[in-house]
Amino acid sequence: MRKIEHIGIAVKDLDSSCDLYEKLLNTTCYKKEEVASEGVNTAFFKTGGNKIELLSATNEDSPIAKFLEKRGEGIHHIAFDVADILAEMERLKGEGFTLLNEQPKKGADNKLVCFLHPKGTNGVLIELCQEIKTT
Ligand SMILES: CC[C@@H](C(=O)O)C(=O)SCCNC(=O)CCNC(=O)[C@H](O)C(C)(C)COP(=O)(O)OP(=O)(O)OC[C@H]1O[C@@H](n2cnc3c(N)ncnc32)[C@H](O)[C@@H]1OP(=O)(O)O
Ligand SMILES: [Co+2]
Repeated sequence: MRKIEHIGIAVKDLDSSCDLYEKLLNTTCYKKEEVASEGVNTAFFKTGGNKIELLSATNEDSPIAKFLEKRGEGIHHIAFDVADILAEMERLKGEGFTLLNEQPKKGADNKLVCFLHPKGTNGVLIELCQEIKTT
């Protein structure tokens, strides 16, 4: 785990939340991307070397729709940057953590991702992110 890659925040309405975060951070959203496989629309901000990911649901089965229904808007996950996601998944499995996907999957912003179940990490959903290198 090298550093926090981003903090994911679940929101009901992406456009109005984007406006709000633009004012809050005094910067513009640098990317919006739909990740259909996760049922989410995302918007990204960079501030002081940190990255914020806003997430809204695109369908009622989306993890974000369920989270909003149960817990309301707020911090949904913390993502860590890793150099080798397969090695890190293997290490964490060996340590007894519950991986939510057995293979890395394509995330937003050019990343391969894997999630750890929040029940095994003090109630916080953890995401591992490895940048996809393009040569
Ligand atoms: C855009 C792609 C990617 C990126 O590139 O950055 C993303 O960030 S995608 C983000 C959205 N995708 C995911 O969250 C995938 C991983 N999540 C899951 O697989 C599921 O959401 C879950 C964590 C396994 C929960 O699913 P499920 O069991 O079906 O939902 P429940 O609503 O029944 O919740 C069970 C239990 O877990 C608690 N919970 C749910 N989500 C979270 C959370 N984000 N943080 C902490 N706790 C969470 C939920 O409250 C329930 O608890 P109890 O009520 O106490 O049982
Ligand atoms: Co994320």
